[in-house]
Amino acid sequence: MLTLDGVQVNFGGVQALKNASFAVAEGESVGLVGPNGAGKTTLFNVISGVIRPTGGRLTFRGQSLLGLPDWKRARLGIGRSFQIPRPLGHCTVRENLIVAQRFGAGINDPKRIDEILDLLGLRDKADADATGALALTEHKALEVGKALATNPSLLLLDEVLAGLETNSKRAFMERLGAVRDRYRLALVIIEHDLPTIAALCPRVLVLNFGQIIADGAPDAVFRNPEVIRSYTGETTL
Ligand SMILES: Nc1ncnc2c1ncn2[C@@H]1O[C@H](COP(=O)(O)OP(=O)(O)OP(=O)(O)O)[C@@H](O)[C@H]1O
Repeated sequence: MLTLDGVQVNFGGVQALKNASFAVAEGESVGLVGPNGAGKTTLFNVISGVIRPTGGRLTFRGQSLLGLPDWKRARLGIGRSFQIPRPLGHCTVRENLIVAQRFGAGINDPKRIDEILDLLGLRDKADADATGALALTEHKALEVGKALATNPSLLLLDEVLAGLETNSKRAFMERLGAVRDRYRLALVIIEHDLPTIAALCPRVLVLNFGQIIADGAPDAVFRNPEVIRSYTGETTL
């Protein structure tokens, strides 16, 4: 579905991504982990069209993504959330979803918006102000909802569970699993909590200093000495 081949991103002297190559299959769930500054968000930015890579190739369902603006990528089926939720001000939760649907899918489908509100536990907040009246979990649910409203087949989630306490995190994770199954999504999720990743994703990619240093099943990846070293500086936990 999604293929990256030798993708590079340089910011001046900083190599944020070095020769990143991997593929994501239809319906696959992949956890993306790595220490702060490893290049995870940069990878999402390259895939979703926020920044241009300095080198390499990207394709989605066989079509090159290079040169395509973000909205065209959204129309192809690439949806994403942002690390810092930025709902439209002076708009309700429902209006935020409607705008995202128009932008990403080019349609107006109130039934799907209602379904997203239900799946994400936001039905009661549909008419609430999206900037003022929401709890942290609801802000995060709205961020996922905006990405879902674009009608994606590949969903990129950037730390949507960060900052939630354990019970909310578990409940949110279950909602994400239900959403993924309902829409048969491929999912790439950036997340620091390893048990969460392992519960949602049978495959994990690890980035360190812009390079993919491991790719495989969670158990094997989290025992990999290079991965442990990248997080702790030690070779054993
Ligand atoms: N717009 C930019 N201009 C210059 N340098 C940047 C820019 N965006 C990212 N970087 C640098 O690229 C590297 C990768 O950053 P990135 O945000 O992708 O890491 P990350 O793995 O998402 O980190 P975190 O877990 O802290 O969000 C870092 O060294 C960062 O400082």
